[in-house]
Amino acid sequence: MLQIESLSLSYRETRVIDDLDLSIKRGESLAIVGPSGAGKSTLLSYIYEQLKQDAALCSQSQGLVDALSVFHNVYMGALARHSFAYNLLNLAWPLAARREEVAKLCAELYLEAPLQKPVSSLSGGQRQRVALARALYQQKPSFIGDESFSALDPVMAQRLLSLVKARHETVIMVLHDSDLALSHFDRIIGLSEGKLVLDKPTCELDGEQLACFFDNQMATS
Ligand SMILES: Nc1ncnc2c1ncn2[C@@H]1O[C@H](COP(=O)(O)OP(=O)(O)OP(=O)(O)O)[C@@H](O)[C@H]1O
Repeated sequence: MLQIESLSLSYRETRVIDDLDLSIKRGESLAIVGPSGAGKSTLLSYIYEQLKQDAALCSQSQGLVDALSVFHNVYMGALARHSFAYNLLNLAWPLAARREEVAKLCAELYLEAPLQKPVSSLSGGQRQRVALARALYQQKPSFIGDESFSALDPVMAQRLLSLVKARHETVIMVLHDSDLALSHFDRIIGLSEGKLVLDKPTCELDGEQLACFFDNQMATS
């Protein structure tokens, strides 16, 4: 699905990803872990650029439009699936079928906020679920997420990750939660200072190894 060879990425003169090789297979669930500043988001953005035809991105910055409602923000996930005129109509006077679709999706994400509520008035966890709903509403085969559950409690994060996995063939996510990585992903890769220092099937890893990794003590695997 994606073959990356000798990838180096820089911001101005600062190298952030350094000579990285990585292959990702269709159908995989891949967690990207590592300390803050290791280059995880930079690598994830690169991966999304390569796969964006078939992938929905749920980024750390979310990109929600604060002044618009929950419905409008979620509906934006479907813009590419419909004509300009149809989208314009739906954004001005949402059709009952689309409202029901968005309401059903929000309910599946345990998002209780009224659809007409502006996202500016939502909590951090609710905003994160609106961003997640918008990504799911794209209905793409692959999901690419950057700490998509960071504002949610562990039980909610587990539930929503299960839902994301049930709806996508391939899932690639940056995670800061080792339990989530171990319980829901086939493979875990770890970055440290822009280098790939871990790449193993989850079944070959345990919590202690990953805890060391998150504590930034792990040597090259
Ligand atoms: N737009 C940018 N311009 C300049 N430097 C950047 C930019 N974005 C990120 N960086 C730098 O690149 C490095 C890697 O950042 P990146 O966000 O990829 O790391 P990360 O592992 O995702 O970190 P975190 O877990 O804190 O989100 C950091 O040193 C960061 O300061």
